[in-house]
Amino acid sequence: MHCTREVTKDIIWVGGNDRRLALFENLFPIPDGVSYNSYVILDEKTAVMDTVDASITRQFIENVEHALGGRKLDYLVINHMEPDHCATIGELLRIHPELTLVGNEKTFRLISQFYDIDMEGRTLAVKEGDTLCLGKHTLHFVFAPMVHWPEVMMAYEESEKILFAADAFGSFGAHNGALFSDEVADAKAELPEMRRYYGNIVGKYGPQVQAVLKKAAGLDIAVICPLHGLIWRGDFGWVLEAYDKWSKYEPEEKSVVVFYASMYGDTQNAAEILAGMLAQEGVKGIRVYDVSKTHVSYLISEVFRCSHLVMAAPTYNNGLYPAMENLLTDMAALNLQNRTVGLIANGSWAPQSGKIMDAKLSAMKNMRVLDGTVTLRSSLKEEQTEELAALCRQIVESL
Ligand SMILES: Cc1cc2nc3c(=O)[nH]c(=O)nc-3n(C[C@H](O)[C@H](O)[C@H](O)COP(=O)(O)O)c2cc1C
Repeated sequence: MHCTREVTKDIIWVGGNDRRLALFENLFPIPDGVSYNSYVILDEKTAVMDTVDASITRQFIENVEHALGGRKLDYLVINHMEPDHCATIGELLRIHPELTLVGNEKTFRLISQFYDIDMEGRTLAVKEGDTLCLGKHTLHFVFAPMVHWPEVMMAYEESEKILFAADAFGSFGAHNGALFSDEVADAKAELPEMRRYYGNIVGKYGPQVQAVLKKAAGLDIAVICPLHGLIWRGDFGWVLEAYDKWSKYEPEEKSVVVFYASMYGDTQNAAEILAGMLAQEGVKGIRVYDVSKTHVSYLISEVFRCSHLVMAAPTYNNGLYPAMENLLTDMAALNLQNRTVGLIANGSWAPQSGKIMDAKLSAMKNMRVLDGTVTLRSSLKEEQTEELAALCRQIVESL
């Protein structure tokens, strides 16, 4: 049975949800599942805007066929060639051999790399600024290279002011009945999962996101249709503002996130005491994480949120405790920058973790490591609490 929704009278959502998948990209936990959005445009010509992941092929095909109501399919517009959005191209072509694939040069190269599809005479290559007229609806192609793949483009439909935004403005999480941002009780409750999606998947490409935001600023957008998550309708200015901040690597909040690694609890103890001191000084929004326990994708999201970080870790085999090393490696890979960091190190015979964390952070752009790393020799002693208090003061003064 089909499960579709009208975005407008002529534009039908034909996507679906997957709540069984544990790890998105076999990497990121998705406790609330994930949605794959796809859209049919009905006009003198018909078009499907991207397809979906293989896991929901059956639902997708039923949805598309219902939306088309027996009409032939003229175009499949491929804004993004990642397999979670293009796995069903072959299936659509088998059912609608007459359809034309709309993409750019890079799109078609990727199709032939992933699949054995005979594209001879079945493609329409578009360039930046090209249009495709479907009747009353006209698609304007806006290229978004490396947001977050090289072939990515967006399509702006001028008559209904709809931006088909590829992976931009998307989120983890399956739909809970509500498809539109104005159908949920509090759309801003989506922010943490949007940030985790952005930070981990698109976060490395801040300058490219800035470039596309500048192009989008010139468009009159009433609705944003991303490939994952809610369709943005009504008051979504805050989504654009969040994207603007994240892509400039500006923190969302003047606040502190405390990351600690600990085997026997002593590094944790110092981190908890510092977090308490910060709260006592009036710092709001503090969150404390055990980096061994919380998946790194959530930690990355918190780095995007906070202006200040505390990183506390023991020395391990003359190196840095692996879970903290993993977080720092991910931060560097995602191009994270512009944060202020306080450090707590630990070691029972030759503490190295402070030096290593400092070096890794200093290799990133505009990371200010505060003086006065607190170095424990196994556990925090009464006489060292003043060092922690001094680190707390430095953090508060620089907030
Ligand atoms: C496998 C292993 C390797 C370690 N390597 C070092 C080391 O190279 N240098 C050092 O000073 N301490 C080393 N330590 C000791 C811990 O860093 C130290 O006991 C620390 O206080 C543990 O902090 P925690 O209580 O937060 O777990 C090592 C501990 C383990 C289990």
